[in-house]
Amino acid sequence: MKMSQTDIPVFDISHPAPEVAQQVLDAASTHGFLFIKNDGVTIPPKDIDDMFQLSKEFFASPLEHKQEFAIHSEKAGGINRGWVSMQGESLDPEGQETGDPKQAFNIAPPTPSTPLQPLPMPLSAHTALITRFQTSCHTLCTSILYLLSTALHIPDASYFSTRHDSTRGPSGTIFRLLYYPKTDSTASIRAGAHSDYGSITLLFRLPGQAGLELLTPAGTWVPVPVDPSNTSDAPSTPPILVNIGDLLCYWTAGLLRSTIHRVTFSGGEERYSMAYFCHPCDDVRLEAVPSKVMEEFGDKGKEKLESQRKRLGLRGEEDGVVITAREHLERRLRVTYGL
Ligand SMILES: O=C(O)CCC(=O)C(=O)O
Ligand SMILES: [Fe+2]
Repeated sequence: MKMSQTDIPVFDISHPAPEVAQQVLDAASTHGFLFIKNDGVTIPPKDIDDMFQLSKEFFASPLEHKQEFAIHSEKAGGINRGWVSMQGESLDPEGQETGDPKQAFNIAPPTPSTPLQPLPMPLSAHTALITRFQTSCHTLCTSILYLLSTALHIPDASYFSTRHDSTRGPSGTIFRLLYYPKTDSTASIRAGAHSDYGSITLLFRLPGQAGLELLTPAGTWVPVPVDPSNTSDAPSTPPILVNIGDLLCYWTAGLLRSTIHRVTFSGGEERYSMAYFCHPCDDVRLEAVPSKVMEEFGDKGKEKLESQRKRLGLRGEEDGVVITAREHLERRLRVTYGL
């Protein structure tokens, strides 16, 4: 039985007021998911369309061609970059016997010291579009991080955004193209239940290609609509879905919620999506966030973090030891890929 759709709020952050920042924080700490109205400028709808088109062309290329850029390989430019084959990744190793029936391609952002990773055709012919898209996504993430800092009453409202400033050095940030081919298999789980690794994720989906579900605190799966406005004059550009990842949940001592989600649909047409996983710079120390709100929250998130750690198969940290963003990511990648 399908549950009713979630009540994920949609925010217009083009003229951010303190109330908006507070509402964004509330959504991030209750649902862990929120929508941001696409203002048509920050991430131009044409770039979204063009990126989807490019992604389709890439995934339609021959397997051997994609295989050359296999994830983590030297040719792909290093760890967590490149092509993930069908069943090549299991987001829910405990709950699934085989890997996810999907393909992906991970692209790291270029930094001043590291050029864009080597890309296969046709991606390599469109590096300007890809880097522009990554930059636009990062700009939106920066605005959201700014709102969260504001609502947390961190004296420096750019506390989170400066720590995600990609010009300061490498990070775990990854732009991921996803392709769920049509399969004859009866299995309906296309991306296993998981929470994202980083700070915040932007997710782009195509109208008519539902399938994303989130797990509510009551333990039920509910669909996340591609476009939450049910009106017939729905905007042609759906709002952008944002969700909180494990790193930001950990960094905020469980105040911000990283919600478990999955992709499920049986048979049907192929499906495409794109995700921008925003991470802090590698050397950022995930130390106590200097915020009155955090102080008041205290250790109320302790249980949530403990169960998250168990679910992820992570060993407990020693109390009081501050880890870096890179160490946080490496723990997750070790569990996912056995690196
Ligand atoms: O394809 C989707 O809609 C979601 C994918 C996802 O959750 C992920 O890659 O982390
Ligand atoms: Fe995800």
